[in-house]
Amino acid sequence: MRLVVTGREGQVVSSLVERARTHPDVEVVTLGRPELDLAKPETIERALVATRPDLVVSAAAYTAVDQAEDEPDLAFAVNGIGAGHVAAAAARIGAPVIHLSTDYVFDGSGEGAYVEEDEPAPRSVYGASKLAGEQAVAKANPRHLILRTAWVYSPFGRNFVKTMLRLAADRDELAVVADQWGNPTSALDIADAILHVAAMLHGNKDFASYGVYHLAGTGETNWSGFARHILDTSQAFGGPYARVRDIATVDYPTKAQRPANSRLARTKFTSEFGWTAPEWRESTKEVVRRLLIGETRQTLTA
Ligand SMILES: NC(=O)C1=CN([C@@H]2O[C@H](COP(=O)(O)OP(=O)(O)OC[C@H]3O[C@@H](n4cnc5c(N)ncnc54)[C@H](OP(=O)(O)O)[C@@H]3O)[C@@H](O)[C@H]2O)C=CC1
Ligand SMILES: Cc1cn([C@H]2C[C@H](O)[C@@H](COP(=O)(O)OP(=O)(O)O[C@H]3O[C@@H](C)C(=O)[C@@H](O)[C@H]3O)O2)c(=O)[nH]c1=O
Ligand SMILES: [Mg+2]
Repeated sequence: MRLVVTGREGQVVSSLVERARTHPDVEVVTLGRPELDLAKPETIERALVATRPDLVVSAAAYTAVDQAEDEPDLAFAVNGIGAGHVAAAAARIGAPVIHLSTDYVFDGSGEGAYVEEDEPAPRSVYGASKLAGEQAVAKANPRHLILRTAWVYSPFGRNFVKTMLRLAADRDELAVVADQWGNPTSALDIADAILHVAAMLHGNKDFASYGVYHLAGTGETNWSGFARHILDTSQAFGGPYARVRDIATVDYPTKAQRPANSRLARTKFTSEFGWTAPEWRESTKEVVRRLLIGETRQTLTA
């Protein structure tokens, strides 16, 4: 099966490339700029057709949450219109699309974990542009799986785990918000989940489980709890350490508003596909370990 993934160096695309190495029947082709530029609709169909995918994974996105507040047109072009063109091209090729979306489509005012049927109401440009993408994908290709995930980290790209390790190298104490709750999710686990679902989808004309799913790490925490676990783990491995001080969102002003509670209920994905992500602490430990060993150490300072 040939899986074509949008993006080149992103966390999910890099994780898929790595994880597919243990699946001899799966070939992962990465497709990004300049051949496929989500901000340039005219590049999308041509680039995708040329790679002859059995399945398209739409993992590329404009992910700079604060910067998006200043560049709404670009964020919507990439995450909304661009994502729609990817799904439309897949439909014309006859391929299903697995599209990634975000917990930031919710406003965070809810009490428990969000289920797929809950009404999205994004508070940020990034969240609104990703919601526009969900709608465009669903309209363009009936054979879609929209996987909303959250708080993604990995040995690759930019993420909160790397930020905490980098800051801890220079400081004794980090102030981190303790009133935003969610589910840290390893991109390596997302890759495993995608490969699991891809195997169920491939060549299965009767596949009837298209739609929206929440896919995130098991368990929940706030950013401060996440930071504390990252730094305790780092200390145990002999890496950088800093104390973590709980602060409130009002004490850490950012351009974009983030949801206070964006916990995702993962039961639909588990019951439909028989796959559950590992506990977030376990997956975080593995990524911290990898970041601290030689192979990727230099990326902490990049
Ligand atoms: N990061 C997170 O915390 C979360 C992410 N998500 C969603 O999951 C998906 C994957 O995220 P993640 O892997 O973290 O993303 P990254 O920020 O790590 O990577 C973004 C990817 O998008 C590519 N890209 C950006 N702009 C364009 C463009 N105009 N044309 C083509 N490619 C482009 C980048 O290309 P290049 O490789 O060339 O730089 C990169 O490969 C996204 O849809 C994101 O919205 C959902 C929830 C949380
Ligand atoms: C670096 C830092 C951040 N924070 C806060 C700011 C923010 O509320 C929270 C997380 O900060 P970040 O900017 O790293 O995370 P953010 O960019 O908001 O992460 C989001 O990215 C997009 C792409 C998604 O889809 C979301 O699921 C989510 O992962 O932590 C602190 O309190 N102290 C700090 O030192
Ligand atoms: Mg950020």
